[in-house]
Amino acid sequence: MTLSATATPALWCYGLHKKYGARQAVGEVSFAVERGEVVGLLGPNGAGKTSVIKMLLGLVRPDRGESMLLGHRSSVPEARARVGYLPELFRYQPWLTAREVLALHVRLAGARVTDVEQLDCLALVGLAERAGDRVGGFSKGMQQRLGLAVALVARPELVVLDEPTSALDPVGRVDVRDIVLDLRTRGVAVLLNSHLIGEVERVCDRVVILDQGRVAASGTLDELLGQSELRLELTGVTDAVHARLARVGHVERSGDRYVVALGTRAEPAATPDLVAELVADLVRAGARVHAVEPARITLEERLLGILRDPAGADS
Ligand SMILES: Nc1ncnc2c1ncn2[C@@H]1O[C@H](COP(=O)(O)OP(=O)(O)OP(=O)(O)O)[C@@H](O)[C@H]1O
Repeated sequence: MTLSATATPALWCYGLHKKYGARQAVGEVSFAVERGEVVGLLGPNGAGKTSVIKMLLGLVRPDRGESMLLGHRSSVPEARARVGYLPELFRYQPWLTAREVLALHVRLAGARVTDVEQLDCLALVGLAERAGDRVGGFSKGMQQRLGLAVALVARPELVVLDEPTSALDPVGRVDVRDIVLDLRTRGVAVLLNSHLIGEVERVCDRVVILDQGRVAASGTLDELLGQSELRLELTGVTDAVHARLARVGHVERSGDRYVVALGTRAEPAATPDLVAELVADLVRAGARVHAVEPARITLEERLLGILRDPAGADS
């Protein structure tokens, strides 16, 4: 089945299920990646991320559910030719040079990519100097860089990266971040599975969190991290001061330091007014305000909160 290319998401799946023997690896997973969007797939080990990716790409047959790539069913070769994929476990032909590996993948994708463009792609992943060397002599990180070049070389409309920085040094991770941001600028959709949550937080528009084969939460970073808090340092805290803090949200105290949760849907724009009014009221109620710092939880804190208390996932 083929739908109009631009009307369809880059990637779409509905109700994916997969069992391996008696083990339910994936149950009821549905989500989409829109054109030009960067979506992070997060979750603990064994959550089903790689299984979902393989079903999306037509590499593993789901027991139930449907998925579409660029307006085609995932099993259709034309769809996969427009998708770049860096697998979690990568191994390239050790007897070929980096250039030959790229040329092979360009042929497999049926794309027209000049030699110069292929070399540019190797330069983009930091392998310009090693283009003529055999892959058998590459370090693991260099092989992962080559895998990234393979995923990018045939000008894909969708790029699926399964743990793209697992073997990379810190400079390599920054390179991948820049490459993903550049893909977004060029309107290429990206699905990024990574355990490096800071990396996901920096580059992703939206996040899908899997836990035990199900979508535990999903949403934009603003939706997921809307839970802001105020960190205050106070002395002279009377019952009236405490009551005023508690009117804002749940209060936690450690010595003179107070943390007040602002709620899961706190509007960031409303925070300055809220802070000014609160500080005025606290001072009127007799407190001395030594410090006030509005803060937002990190994606890592939110992820851990969702995984420890699935009932708290409200997105
Ligand atoms: N080929 C397979 N045969 C049997 N079980 C499998 C197979 N592939 C995955 N599984 C099981 O499916 C579940 C999900 O595995 P999957 O690799 O999808 O998780 P993941 O979220 O990608 O994990 P990680 O973060 O550790 O890479 C696990 O319990 C795993 O043991």
